[in-house]
Amino acid sequence: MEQFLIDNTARYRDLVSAHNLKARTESLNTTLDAAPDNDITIAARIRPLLDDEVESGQVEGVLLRPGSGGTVDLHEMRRPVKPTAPLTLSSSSYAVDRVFGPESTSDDIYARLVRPLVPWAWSGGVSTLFAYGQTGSGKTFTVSALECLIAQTLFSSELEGDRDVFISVIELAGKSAFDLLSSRKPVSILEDSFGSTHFAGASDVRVGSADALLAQIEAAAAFRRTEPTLKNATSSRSHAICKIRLVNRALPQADEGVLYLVDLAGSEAARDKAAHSAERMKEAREINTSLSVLKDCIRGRASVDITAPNNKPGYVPFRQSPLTRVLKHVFDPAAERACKTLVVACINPSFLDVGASKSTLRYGALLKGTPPKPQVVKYDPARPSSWDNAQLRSWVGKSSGTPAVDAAILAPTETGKQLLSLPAPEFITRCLKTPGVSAEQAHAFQSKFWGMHIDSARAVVFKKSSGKSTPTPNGADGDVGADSNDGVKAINGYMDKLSQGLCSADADPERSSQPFKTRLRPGMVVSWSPPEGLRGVPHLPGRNLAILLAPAGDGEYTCGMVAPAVLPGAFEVFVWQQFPAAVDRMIAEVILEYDVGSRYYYETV
Ligand SMILES: Nc1ncnc2c1ncn2[C@@H]1O[C@H](COP(=O)(O)OP(=O)(O)OP(=O)(O)O)[C@@H](O)[C@H]1O
Repeated sequence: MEQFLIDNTARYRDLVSAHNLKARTESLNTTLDAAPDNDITIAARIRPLLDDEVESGQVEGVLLRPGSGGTVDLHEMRRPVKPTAPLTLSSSSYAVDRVFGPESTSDDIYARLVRPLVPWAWSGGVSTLFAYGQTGSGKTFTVSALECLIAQTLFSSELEGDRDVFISVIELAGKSAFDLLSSRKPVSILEDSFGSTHFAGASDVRVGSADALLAQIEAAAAFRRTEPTLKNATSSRSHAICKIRLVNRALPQADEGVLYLVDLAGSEAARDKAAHSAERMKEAREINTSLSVLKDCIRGRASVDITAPNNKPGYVPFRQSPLTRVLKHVFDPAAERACKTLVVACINPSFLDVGASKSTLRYGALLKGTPPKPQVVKYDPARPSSWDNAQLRSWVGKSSGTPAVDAAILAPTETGKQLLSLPAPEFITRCLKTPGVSAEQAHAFQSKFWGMHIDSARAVVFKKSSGKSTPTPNGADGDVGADSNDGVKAINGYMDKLSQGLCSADADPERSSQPFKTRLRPGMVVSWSPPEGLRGVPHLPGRNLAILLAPAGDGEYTCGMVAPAVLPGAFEVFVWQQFPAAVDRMIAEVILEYDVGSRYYYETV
């Protein structure tokens, strides 16, 4: 077919010119210029034909419709069944928010669409830029250029105030994640009790200038896995995710801003994979699997019925791949943090690749649907994560027992959500600073606070799923008691069905017959025997659990703490409380399963 197209280039060009003439005279299906305050903006970038493509006789088959700004026309030549029949053109078009043609520069894209993402993250929002498309379509070219421009803006005088800037860069390949700022050390993708995703065990490097930020990005690029494909001699065979955190030191209660810059691995058409080795085929399969979960999430998000009563949630399967777990905030209809996202669909213009370009644009157009608005977090006296500092302090004063815990010591600046994120020992230590408060009172108060959080999280899930009224959670000032009413039983039944979430078991069940020490991996939970009295190493009465985060050399793993939670049989994972654990001291694997309702982990067999 390729040779047939190249042999008929002149005819193809004539047919495309005739189509363009017709399109120009018809009323154009123009699209609105992307408004800077769109939550999701979909752009397409059509790169120029490369020299070798021109030399091999390829011509452009994917074109920005003249005068439209946001419509792309794609033309495929049909080979007639009867040899004497004339050649015909099959044309299709897709509309996105804005299309950048081959003559546009990365500066144009930055000025029009990327610039608003930076102040958004600077002021505490979540901004995401991701580029997707076929291998060799210009994703790395585009993301790298935009990263340079973003770095310059972050350290320019354009943005008011000071922020501490931290960067992590990870690579996702199959089900594994690697730290590109630390020689590809394995890392884990974990979700905290608020549903936010963390790169556990990844370097988080503070940078003080645009040059330092770019030096980290360049260092990370050197560790990224590349292989030649038919379309690109240095194709990225993994997804690269650069996370820039912006911390406002002057306003500690403010959410930190986050910028995600994502360069996805390119998809390959079946015919381009024909000569691959078994290993390359496996890698291509893994890339295609994660991209297809991404597509399912895009579809799921597009199907969320925001007009339905009770805001019926759509099914967005973001737990099915590490990539979509990281990008969860982009698709999650229940997201509470406002996010701005720019998706750049990268397009190879060659008439030989129209099929792949069509598929890229189809998914871009799908994402363009009206996005569900983030849920506005309104004050709810039964929901601690909705409280500001004044509301939290007032509750602490009324509900912490006698003597009342000094709220100014417990939560000098924190919001309810921030206090919930505080490790339990720190919470207790702060309570004990109030004269007369006993350890028992401090523990009971911490349990009460967490109990309210869990009750409110269950109630929110129940309300969203059933559309029924919420069973009364434990009152703001009431005792935290056992769940006993029918409504709560109904929630529990519902939660059982829903608990298809995360599990620490190895994805490959065959491996479970091997001794556990031969298959240690990040994300595995183990029971272990901590050495007595070593600083920084937790030692709980009874059984001690740890989650493996990354190998630390010398027969040790960097681990995160796993501690019993306030509910019986439940565990919490504190990935930020890290310590080294010797493999020799590990006793057995423990399989924990995540429960979406309580947001705790439970042991399973
Ligand atoms: N807008 C552009 N202008 C000029 N050259 C470009 C442009 N976009 C991409 N290229 C060139 O095209 C080639 C492929 O680009 P790039 O490596 O960015 O593709 P990719 O989509 O990241 O591929 P893969 O998925 O295989 O990693 C490179 O040689 C790059 O320099």
